[in-house]
Amino acid sequence: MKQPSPTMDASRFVVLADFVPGIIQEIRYHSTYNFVGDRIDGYEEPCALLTRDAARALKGVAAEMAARGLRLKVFDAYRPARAVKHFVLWGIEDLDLRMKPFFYPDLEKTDLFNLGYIAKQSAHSRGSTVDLTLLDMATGKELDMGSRFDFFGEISHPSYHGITDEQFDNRMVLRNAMVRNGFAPIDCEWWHFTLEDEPYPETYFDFPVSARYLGR
Ligand SMILES: C[C@@H](N)C(=O)N[C@H](C)C(=O)O
Ligand SMILES: [Zn+2]
Repeated sequence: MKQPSPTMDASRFVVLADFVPGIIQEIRYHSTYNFVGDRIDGYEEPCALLTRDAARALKGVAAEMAARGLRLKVFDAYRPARAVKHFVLWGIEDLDLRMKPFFYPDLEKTDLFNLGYIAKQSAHSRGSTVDLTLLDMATGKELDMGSRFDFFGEISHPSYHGITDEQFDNRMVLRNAMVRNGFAPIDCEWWHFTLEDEPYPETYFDFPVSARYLGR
């Protein structure tokens, strides 16, 4: 049988919802409510896929959070290389500023890449990176993190102190649990984490975001 090329080989990936029961998903790049304003290339289904290792680590985070009455809510996980290409092409389209008021009101599109908010080759494509927040099971609402997911600006830096103590503490609850379970944060986005011991540190995958592709 013909083997898939390395970047199309999803054999060590899982459907996150199968692995972490109760996880909430709002896959923004499958919808039009994202900084581009369109569904992003490669997002065939509104589901989160991750490597088995990353999903296992995230299960540990979910268990810790459940004990505090919180659930994980995932916005993005594995991101195909073709989706990153879509972002890059959008980035050079000067006239398309439809979503600027909502996601990058104070920045130029080129800044989004130069300042590290959007990668031209993303860790997400290696399959062990996730964008997420926390949801309070009692209220059904997201914890207030001081800025919305994919709001590009200083206010989204995890170390930013111009937010309330409660907002800052909420970021730290998420960040500390992720770090305890083996994930590394980045400096400019409170929601973005990569498994430190990721199984594919050099491979950028390009199969679609689709449970069906994984045989489900
Ligand atoms: C675009 C945003 N959600 C994100 O994931 N940014 C990082 C830097 C990335 O593109 O890898
Ligand atoms: Zn991310």
